Amino acid sequence: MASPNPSTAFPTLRTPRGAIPADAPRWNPQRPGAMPHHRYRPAHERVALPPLPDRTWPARRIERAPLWVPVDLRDGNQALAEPMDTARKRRMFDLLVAMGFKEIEAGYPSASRTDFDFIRHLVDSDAVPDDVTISVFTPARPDLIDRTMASVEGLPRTLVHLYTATAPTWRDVVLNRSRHEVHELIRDAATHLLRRADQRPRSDIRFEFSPEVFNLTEPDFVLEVCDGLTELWDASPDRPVVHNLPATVEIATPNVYADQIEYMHRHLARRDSVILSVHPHNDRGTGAACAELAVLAGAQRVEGCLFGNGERTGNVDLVTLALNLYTQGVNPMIDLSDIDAVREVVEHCNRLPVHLRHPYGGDLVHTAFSGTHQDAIAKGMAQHAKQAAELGLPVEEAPWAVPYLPIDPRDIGRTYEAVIRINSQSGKGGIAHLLRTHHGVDLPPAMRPDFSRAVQDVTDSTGRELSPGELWELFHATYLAPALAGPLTLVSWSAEEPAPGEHRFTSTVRDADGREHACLGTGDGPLSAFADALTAVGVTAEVLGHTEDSAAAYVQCRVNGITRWGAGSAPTASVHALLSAVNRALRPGT
Ligand SMILES: CC(=O)SCCNC(=O)CCNC(=O)[C@H](O)C(C)(C)COP(=O)(O)OP(=O)(O)OC[C@H]1O[C@@H](n2cnc3c(N)ncnc32)[C@H](O)[C@@H]1OP(=O)(O)O
Ligand SMILES: CC(C)C(=O)C(=O)O
Repeated sequence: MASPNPSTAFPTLRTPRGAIPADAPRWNPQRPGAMPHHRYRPAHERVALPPLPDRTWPARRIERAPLWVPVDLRDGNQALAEPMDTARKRRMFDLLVAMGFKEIEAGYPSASRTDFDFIRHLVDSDAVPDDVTISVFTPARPDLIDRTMASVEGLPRTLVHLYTATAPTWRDVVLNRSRHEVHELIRDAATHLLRRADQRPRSDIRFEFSPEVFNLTEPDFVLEVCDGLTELWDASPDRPVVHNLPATVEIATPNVYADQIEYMHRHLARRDSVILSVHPHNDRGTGAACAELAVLAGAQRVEGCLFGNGERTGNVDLVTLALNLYTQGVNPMIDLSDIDAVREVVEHCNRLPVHLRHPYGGDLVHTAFSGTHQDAIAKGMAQHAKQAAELGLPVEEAPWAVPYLPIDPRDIGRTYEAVIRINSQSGKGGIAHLLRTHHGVDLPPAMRPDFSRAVQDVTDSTGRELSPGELWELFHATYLAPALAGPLTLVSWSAEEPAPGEHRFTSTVRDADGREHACLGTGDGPLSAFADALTAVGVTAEVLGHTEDSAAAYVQCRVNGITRWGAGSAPTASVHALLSAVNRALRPGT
């Protein structure tokens, strides 16, 4: 078949058609595209990267949770088309407290009356628990600092978060100040803030500073500014300053950010008086990786938002980070045992949906549609239950090692309902799992391929998913209903065992023409006796297999040379299962 002409099929795409690079290996026929990639410069040309040949972060492990600081009420809020009103903010705040966060950036009080009023609301309604510190965000402008300080009047503990852009492009374009002038601006504002704090001797006021777009700022300038503030604010181990080094806009691979953080970790002055904090965004989709590598590199505190709301592609997602730690066996120090309840509040407050495939919290993230995954999960779950029993542990306490499920959905308040879903990509393992878990029907392994074919016929022809209810209907129609649907109908029957191991089956069978036949058979079991009885209506039936569970009986039978499965449910399970197999074999086209 001739290959389609891509430029006609997708006229707006500039399908790559430059010459294959001379040094490309034969297995890689990719061609250069026409998009103007030359307009962009790599990170190492945009910022002086710190020299760190002896970096230590790659060999480290994260063994405890950093201090998590949710910034949903500030950075998250400022990115919403419709910022949260007081009621929504309060709902978010209460959620954050209930989850166990101990430091919460509650707003940007100088930004708007709503923001200011919300901080006042927290103070006036005594909503801040004793062990929670409120952080408020302010630019380095005296008027705005004053407004910020007015908002927290009466709060016993506050972290005032001062920020200014320090990166060259921001200095030149936004602030229109030299490096020296920016430093002066920051020093002046920090001094102003210190004075205002000193006027509140009864409040515990600590300071945080963020050199905005840290990851694009010269490392020596960051050190100059941060060390200056550590000194100015007279930080001590008892009253540490927070230096928060944001990847305001991601610009490089996460290892570059890790190097930048480790460099600061090693070079910041009075390190024991500094809490090294990070604040990754997700422009390159690597916010979580940046945060994790930064913690390996020495960061002690991470700012982010629940489910990754925030400017542009979002702030780093604290849910993902916490559960990533959890699945390494590290206590995340915040509660995500009902992830859907958390998500519901976040979606309500942000008026933004969490994506179906969002790590841990999306609707589809514990679901397998594909056959081999389902097979592995079903086997893994069975093995998990077995192992728990062997260890004498409840299943929810036994070590978790189920293929394709990095976390036990139950640990975060999910059920197993959605783990396996059936469509045309599904296989016998998953189908059997659903019948077992939803309907107590434990299909014998030899029968599974047969039902899987029936399922595939439906899913292929409809292109649709089959719900557990529809799967049951199909099972019923395929294996249970034929016992009652002819061509043969069992009008009456009885089975007896006149001598041990000798069975007799006495029945009246109606054929497709409505004629009734007295059918009598003998055998070494009731089923073989029934099969024998069917010779009276011209049927040669041989039982090849027979199993039962509490829900049904399953019989495989060769009928006039055709092999079929049937199933029957109590109280006449086996007899109906055999009759079902016989009727299926006798039906034209089945
Ligand atoms: C990376 C971040 O997330 S930073 C936080 C961003 N968040 C927000 O902007 C949300 C809230 N902000 C606001 O509502 C408004 O910006 C306000 C109320 C704070 C200030 O509003 P306005 O006074 O109208 O000024 P505007 O927002 O246009 O501010 C820009 C001015 O502040 C200066 N500026 C910007 N950031 C800072 C800073 N961190 N420190 C000092 N000055 C700053 C700019 O250079 C500019 O100065 P210019 O007017 O001399 O050119
Ligand atoms: C911490 C502040 C300045 C911030 O929101 C950012 O840089 O993204």
